[in-house]
Amino acid sequence: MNLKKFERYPLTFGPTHIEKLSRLTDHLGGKVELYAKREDCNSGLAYGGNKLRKLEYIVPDAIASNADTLVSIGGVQSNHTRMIAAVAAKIGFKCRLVQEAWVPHEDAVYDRVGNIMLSRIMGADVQMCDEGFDIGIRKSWEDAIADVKAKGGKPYAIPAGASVHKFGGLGYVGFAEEVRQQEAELGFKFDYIVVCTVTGSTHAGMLVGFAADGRARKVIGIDASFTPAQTKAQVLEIARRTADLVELGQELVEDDVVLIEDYAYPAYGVPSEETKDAIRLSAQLEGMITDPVYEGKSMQGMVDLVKKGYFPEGSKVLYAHLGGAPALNGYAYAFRNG
Ligand SMILES: Cc1ncc(COP(=O)(O)O)c(CNC2(C(=O)O)CC2)c1O
Repeated sequence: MNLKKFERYPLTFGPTHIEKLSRLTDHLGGKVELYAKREDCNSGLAYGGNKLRKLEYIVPDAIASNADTLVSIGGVQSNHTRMIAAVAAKIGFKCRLVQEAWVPHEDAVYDRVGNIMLSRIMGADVQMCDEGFDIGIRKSWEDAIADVKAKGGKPYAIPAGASVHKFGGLGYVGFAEEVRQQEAELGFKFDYIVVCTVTGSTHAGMLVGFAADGRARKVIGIDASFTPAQTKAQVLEIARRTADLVELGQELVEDDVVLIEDYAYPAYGVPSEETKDAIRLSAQLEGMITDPVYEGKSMQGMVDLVKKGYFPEGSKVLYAHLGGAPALNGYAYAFRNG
């Protein structure tokens, strides 16, 4: 597998910390050891998160393309578009963001706080759009690209989550290589990696990276899209393309994509009571903040899977914390009583 042939533009502090979640492990009976890899603390760029690891392999192409404007898309409280705004600021590009109405929300300030407030503060041209949730290519995004061009700009197009971008999976191949280096220092290997899956290139990159040592199916994706069939197909498509890019030398099949669909309810971006309980549990036992759209659901999934005995006794499980906390500001109503 060869990742080194691809140029990487540093946007993160370096290897992200792996910590033992001792109190959560004990709370759940102590038979499965839980750890977290803190991708949420990976950079000084606008509170960090998983997209920056992906963008490290996309920015060189953007710069080489002689573009001057990053154009991307997400929901109103998208972490991805917030990180696009931060990267544009850092590399001296303009930024055009399409923010679609992906989430039915309760908070009157939902479209003025958290991620979208940060994107506006960072100078992005934020365009609100009434279209609903879909992880695929959107006309609103294509129209924004054309509009930037029509106004004399040179757009560089980055799809939702930077996932179906040609280099979208490379960052998380690097994540797997980084984990292997850390495992050598820790003196053990993780039996499972738990990750939140929506647009799919985080999971896909990990799948390719861990396929190199036979652990593709140990990457346990917790769906948060609520469109699992579309998400699973997109993970496989990204994984196959990424495997070709890095010369993995293995044929990936649908069964290599382990995607658990039980925790995305009641809808994308809407936390269930169980999700809110998982957010409180992680916060109160570990001081680790997860969000109602993504990591709260993967935390809910990991906790429930431990309780159900999904992980054999003695397993070491690595929870990938991919970020997302700024969106909590749009969910104050959900936590009005703590
Ligand atoms: C904090 C957090 N955790 C997990 C994910 C899922 O990652 P993938 O999209 O690569 O599957 C996101 C994505 N967020 C999207 C966004 O617009 O923010 C791409 C959907 C995320 O932000």
